[in-house]
Amino acid sequence: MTQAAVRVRGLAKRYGEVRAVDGIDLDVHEGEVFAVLGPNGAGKSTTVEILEGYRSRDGGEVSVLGVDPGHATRAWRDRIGIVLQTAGDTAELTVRETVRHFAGYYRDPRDPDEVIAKVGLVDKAGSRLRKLSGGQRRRVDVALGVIGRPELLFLDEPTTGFDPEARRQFWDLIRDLAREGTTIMLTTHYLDEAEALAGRVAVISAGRIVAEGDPATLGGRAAADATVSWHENGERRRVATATPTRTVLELTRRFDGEVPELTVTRPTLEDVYLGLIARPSADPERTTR
Ligand SMILES: Nc1ncnc2c1ncn2[C@@H]1O[C@H](COP(=O)(O)OP(=O)(O)OP(=O)(O)O)[C@@H](O)[C@H]1O
Repeated sequence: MTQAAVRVRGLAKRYGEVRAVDGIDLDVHEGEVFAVLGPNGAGKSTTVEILEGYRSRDGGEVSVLGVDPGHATRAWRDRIGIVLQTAGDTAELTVRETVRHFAGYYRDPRDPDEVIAKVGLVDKAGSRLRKLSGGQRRRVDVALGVIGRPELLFLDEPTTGFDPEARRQFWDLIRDLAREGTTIMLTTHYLDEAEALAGRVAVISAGRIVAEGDPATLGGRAAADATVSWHENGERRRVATATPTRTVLELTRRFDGEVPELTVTRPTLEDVYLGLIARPSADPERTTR
């Protein structure tokens, strides 16, 4: 993990008075799964669309697979896969026809039937897109994103609308792609998804990165106090402690065995995330004067 697939320095984008992206630096290494988290309107899509070459920027340096996306070429586009939030308008084509059709755009596509199997749509390969459920349509989007054998795959909120089983299957698919060496950058609102898939995450709030790192340790999470909780005298008792093992040992001794309804928890990624993005909703610094 030495080479940067994506390198961003001082990225800025304004829409009129709104600073949608306000000086972002980030590196995504080759072969890693990198998640971008942030509340609605934080600037995630704007950032990712600039990296994809679909939006211009006002400032900063951007390199994606060694190329400035502001000067995208066809050859560069072939190396990138994009899974957008909504599918294209091929509603009357079947899943197989759609995937085959898109395969035709690339020099060295994956086998369409293999891709259909990978996204779990073998049973629906002959169905027209308009007859698919929302989650099944999303899987078609993913199939189209990976059909060109991309080196770098952008996924924008990939599992919105998936049922829990479909999400797990999708996660397996992403892990497979990562194992094969695909670099993956995804935006998501699901903290468990970021934790399950990403080696590193960046939290964007109001156009800036407010934290970045391993989801297990983000925001000092791993070093934070644990909460030991148990049931005693008809009520739930809780203790925040840096030494939960000692607390549990003391409780075990006191109860002379099993401690009723014992739990030991640390702050979840969601707890840390909500703390990071908590700031006044009207941020006067964000708009230009
Ligand atoms: N085309 C546009 N014209 C004007 N303002 C825009 C445009 N696109 C985005 N914005 C504004 O820029 C800010 C960032 O939007 P962006 O879509 O990047 O956020 P996001 O983090 O992707 O949000 P979400 O989670 O809701 O998808 C918001 O305040 C939004 O209203």
